[in-house]
Amino acid sequence: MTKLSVNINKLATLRNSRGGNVPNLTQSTLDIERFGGQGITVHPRPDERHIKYQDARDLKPIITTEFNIEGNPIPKFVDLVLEVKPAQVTLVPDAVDAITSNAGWDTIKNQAFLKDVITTFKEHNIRTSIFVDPDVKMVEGAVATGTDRIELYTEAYAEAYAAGNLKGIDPFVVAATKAQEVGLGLNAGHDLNLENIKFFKENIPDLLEVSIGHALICESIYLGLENVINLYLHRLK
Ligand SMILES: CC(=O)[C@@H](O)[C@H](O)COP(=O)(O)O
Ligand SMILES: NCC(=O)COP(=O)(O)O
Repeated sequence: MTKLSVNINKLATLRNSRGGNVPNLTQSTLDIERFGGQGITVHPRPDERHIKYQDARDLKPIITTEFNIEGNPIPKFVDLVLEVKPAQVTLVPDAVDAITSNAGWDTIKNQAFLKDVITTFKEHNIRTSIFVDPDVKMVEGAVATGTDRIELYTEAYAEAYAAGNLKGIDPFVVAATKAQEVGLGLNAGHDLNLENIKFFKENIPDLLEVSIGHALICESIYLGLENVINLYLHRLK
């Protein structure tokens, strides 16, 4: 089974654009879960322009599905995760000025650093995942960090699929097969949408979870949040 974790960063961005509390993230989170969402993902960035650190604190007590916090493990982020204790933390090597995530970890160059933070999170019973490009060497490097899972960075797949190039899935199949071989759990995310998710799911073995935000919220403007969540769940069966 592939779980759908809904990334609510975009709802926070909309709320922040006016100040105030509309849309109300607590209510949206409860609704997403009621509509069938199997997890909630937030990705606080150092400038908090999308989701805020305090949102993660506020949401923890009301989330009854799986809470996933993503981000670059700078000290402030590590402290937040240890305080909130989500089910899963996903480490993403974000540059401070990046509009959105735009690369996976170099798990070889950053091995010692990743191993260190992963050990800390695991000591607190928080499942770990690291965001990586679909590159066998990066998957192999991830094993040595002790992480439970990897999250494949799917932007390249999404771009290729949109251009009609179905071969764009190939590196993801190779990386997923390697993850399976070395015993890493597999998540995926970034720019997945209602168009490209089915082909991805059909071709990637043992896909445990996808986190989807930008497209899901955009699609909901036209189709409604409940309907969109159900369309994803159907495609992920
Ligand atoms: C890690 C990742 O793939 C991102 O897509 C991210 O979680 C989205 O965050 P923003 O909505 O802040 O761009
Ligand atoms: N980890 C990816 C994620 O949470 C959502 O990415 P996107 O769908 O907003 O591109």
